Amino acid sequence: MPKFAANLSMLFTELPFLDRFDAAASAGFEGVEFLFPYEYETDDLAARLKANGLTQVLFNLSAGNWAAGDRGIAIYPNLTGEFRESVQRAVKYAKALGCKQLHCLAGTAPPGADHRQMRKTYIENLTFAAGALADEGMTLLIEAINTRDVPNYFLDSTAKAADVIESVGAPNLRLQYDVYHMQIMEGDLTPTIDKYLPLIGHVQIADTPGRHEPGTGEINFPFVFDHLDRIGYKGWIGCEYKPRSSTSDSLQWWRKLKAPTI
Ligand SMILES: O=C(O)C(=O)[C@H](O)CO
Ligand SMILES: [Mg+2]
Repeated sequence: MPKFAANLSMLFTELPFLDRFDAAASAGFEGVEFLFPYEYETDDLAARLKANGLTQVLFNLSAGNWAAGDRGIAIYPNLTGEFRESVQRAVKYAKALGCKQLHCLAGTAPPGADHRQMRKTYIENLTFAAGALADEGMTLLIEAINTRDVPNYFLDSTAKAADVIESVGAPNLRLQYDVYHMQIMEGDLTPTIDKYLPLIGHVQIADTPGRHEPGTGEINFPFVFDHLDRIGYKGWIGCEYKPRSSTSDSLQWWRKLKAPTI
């Protein structure tokens, strides 16, 4: 069975953020991920991880003004200084939390934007970030995101992500393959995973339509999970979905997977 991490930005939102660590551990998770740690003290986060024996699997570099709709700053030529600062801050948090993977969001490119210039900036920023993370034994991840939920997101296909990874050429830059986003944009999930397996550092899941738990939509998750085992995927799977009702109800698929007789 693959290793599953609870995404604390989406699961257990019935509770204050710091209490979600305890809830994830009580539900049987051994790893957690979330969007951003920056409004919390590293000591408070580290204490929750330690008290619950949890691994911090992943979080994101700052991505601009999230509430205002920003989804990354890595492609903007006028924000390279801010980008570099965000890398230093993320590495500081990751070291304190023992976190080995950081996701870098790209940003959105409105119609008429200079895509060529943005790609150049993106490559330069990723090269800088991958270098800074390599010094700490950490991996940088990039994720293709569906443009229905995030219109104009710069990185919107697995092939484009693979091309960017090749252009940067850093061994610690890898792909975050989000099954939800890629079912919307591409389908053909397991052959795509097979093709890009050597690049995949992290997987995330949600069903579609709705971005709810496995079993609520069109994706055959038992098949996908078995497939990941069969082909020897050793990374984590982040449960990045919005529970259709309560988090506890939404975890029925997970209880079944752990104890198939339930
Ligand atoms: O939205 C997602 O799928 C993510 O994984 C990011 O953390 C936020 O873009
Ligand atoms: Mg994702």
